[in-house]
Amino acid sequence: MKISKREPEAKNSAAESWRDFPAAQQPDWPDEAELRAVAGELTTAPPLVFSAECDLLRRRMAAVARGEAVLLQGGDCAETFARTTADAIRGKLKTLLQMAVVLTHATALPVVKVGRMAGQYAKPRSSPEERRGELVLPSHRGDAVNGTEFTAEARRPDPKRLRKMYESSATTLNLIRALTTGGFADLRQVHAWNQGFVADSQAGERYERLAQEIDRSLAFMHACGVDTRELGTAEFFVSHEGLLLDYEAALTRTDPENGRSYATSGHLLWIGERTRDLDGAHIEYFSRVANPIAVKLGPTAAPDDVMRLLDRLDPNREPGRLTFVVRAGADRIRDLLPTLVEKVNAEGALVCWVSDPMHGNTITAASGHKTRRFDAILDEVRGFVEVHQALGTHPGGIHVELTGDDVTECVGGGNAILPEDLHQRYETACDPRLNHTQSLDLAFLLAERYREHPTRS
Ligand SMILES: O=C[C@H](O)[C@H](O)COP(=O)(O)O
Ligand SMILES: C=C(OP(=O)(O)O)C(=O)O
Ligand SMILES: [Mn+2]
Repeated sequence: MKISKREPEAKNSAAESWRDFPAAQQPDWPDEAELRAVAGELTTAPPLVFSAECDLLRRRMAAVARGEAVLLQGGDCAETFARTTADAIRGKLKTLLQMAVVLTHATALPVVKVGRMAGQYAKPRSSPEERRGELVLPSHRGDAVNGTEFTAEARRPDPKRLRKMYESSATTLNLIRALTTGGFADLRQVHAWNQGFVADSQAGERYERLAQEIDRSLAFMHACGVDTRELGTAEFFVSHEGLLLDYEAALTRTDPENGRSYATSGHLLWIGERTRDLDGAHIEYFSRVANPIAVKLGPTAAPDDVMRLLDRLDPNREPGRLTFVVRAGADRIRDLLPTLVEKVNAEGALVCWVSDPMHGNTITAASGHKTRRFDAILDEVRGFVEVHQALGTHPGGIHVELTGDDVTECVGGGNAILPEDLHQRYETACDPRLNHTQSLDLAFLLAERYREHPTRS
């Protein structure tokens, strides 16, 4: 994208029009002038992603909508500045690449790989405040806004953090681009992605067997004269919740070729369950940018509201533009999803349907830790696939919170983590994530579901 000298944005532009609408879940920035100054700096910063990459992802998502590809989207609930390290980034990437191999092998469909990475620094919260004893302070809203430490100083929203969010996103994206194009993501490295992870995990062993099978297939193709060097790079996109509209607006750019506005902070942005109000600022902003976008749908999403979201966000009915990420909870998904899918189908719209099996299944353990049961996560995914199978529609993929680290945040899985283990490595800055083994377990179990009910004949 060519960047020309910026004129002040018009009132009715994508970068400005949302200001006339109520914006939910925005920090109470104590110093408006400081916010304006940082946002001003960001309006002249280079874009993190390019419009052509966003268009490419929109085409990939169109394949998901048509049932010709599967989406794998995952990463931390909340990225942190402290964990913007090579190890942490590589660990998440390796985990996603491994999961993608498992899913590709099972479905024989391309897997569109999208990290919750390089921008996932802001969090909506159930409560604006947190109380500890007598002391009440603003809730932690992600590293983009304030610190986790429970002091008035740390919890004060600081606009300089938006600048740091941009820099950490750029650092992360730089490493992702290097790793995915520089040989690390080469399919001929399929064994290497398992290294550094828990050696004795059943999922790891199962993965190793699959990797051997892939090796043999590659050797066979090579022997037949196929140039397997083509498999040397992986296509990988980044995504985050488009929550902080001052930040997103500051990074909005117009493509001089096609005249459309793009959020250039990430390829795909989603609108959260708490900010999808039809009359709110988030829907206004996202209706005006051309990126592929997603909307979370929780158990209270009314079918009529979903249809209105479709009209606002995808008025041209462009496959790949809109993804509905359903996070109803394991006990609700089978009841709620059919009506939503049927209504959208009756409208003749082609959207991507994706399951987020995490956010409807959060519980508090006796120890006080926020956690999720692996079985509930799996059950929601199963319900999601069953509903689509019954309706003859495509279960487009999954959106999960995970890390490559060996954390103990969700209970269950192959190497069963017990509620009493949670304290051992509970490191999330917000919601509990699947660890590496649990992530692979989920990929294998989802692969089985897809194999039982192939989408394409
Ligand atoms: O990630 C999602 C939300 O930000 C998170 O679930 C909110 O958590 P809270 O209920 O602790 O505020
Ligand atoms: C905030 C999140 O989810 P939801 O909006 O679905 O609650 C999230 O994905 O971290
Ligand atoms: Mn979360």
